[in-house]
Amino acid sequence: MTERLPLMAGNWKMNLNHLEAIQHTQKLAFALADKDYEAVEVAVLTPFTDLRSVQTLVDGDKLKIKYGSQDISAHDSGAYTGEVSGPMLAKLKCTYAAIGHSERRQYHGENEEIVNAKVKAAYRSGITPILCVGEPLEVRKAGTHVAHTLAQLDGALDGVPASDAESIVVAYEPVWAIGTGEVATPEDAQEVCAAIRVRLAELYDGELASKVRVLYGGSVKASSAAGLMAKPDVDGALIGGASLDADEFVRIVRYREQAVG
Ligand SMILES: O=C[C@H](O)COP(=O)(O)O
Repeated sequence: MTERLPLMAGNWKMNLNHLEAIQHTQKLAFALADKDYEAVEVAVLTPFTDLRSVQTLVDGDKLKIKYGSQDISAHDSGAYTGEVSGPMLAKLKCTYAAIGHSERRQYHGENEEIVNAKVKAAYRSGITPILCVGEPLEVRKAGTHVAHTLAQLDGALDGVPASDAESIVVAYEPVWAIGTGEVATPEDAQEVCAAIRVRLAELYDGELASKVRVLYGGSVKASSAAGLMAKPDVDGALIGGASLDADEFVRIVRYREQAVG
């Protein structure tokens, strides 16, 4: 079986201005040690306005924290007012871009075509997508959450070659768990994360599927991280609110030290 390095990615959402971002990143850097980065990849997904500050800090102090954006334009340049392109993010040495977060789908009308175009745009610029998928509450209640999530995955990967898809990160984020305090059970997370891996094997092949990291996101805290990470197909977490508390985020990175609750 392929060893997958767990990824703990903090999605700051629309929080922390560039000065606060510097303080927060310095706090993380101070708290995290080499052994943490050997066990877990640590990333922060910041507002666009923070990226240059975070890059300067990471470059200057040779930090091992990875960083990226929360969105990316489907276009590489041109008359697209307000958008930020893959080449611009690549110039800032972003490793990741979150794509298709449910808040983008809900508030900005992002559909499968747009998400698919953004995934392709990220790869054109050498940026790894953190592709967010997951069902709203009514779909969960109807019991069609797996099919719903896999349809999102299919749409996002349409026409994406294996040579790109092998590096993708998929984040399963049930909408009903985001920002609600209602974390999915480890069993619920495992069910969908495993189904995502099976679908990746169908779309590509088993070797590719065994390499891809599938994260869980939705109200993750230090108290729930170890239980989620104990599941075989959960390879990390996409952490919103708890990533704004540096101490809590570090405890999540060190989930192995927490009780499985
Ligand atoms: O991207 C992160 C998710 O939306 C989860 O956010 P949350 O941890 O605040 O529930």
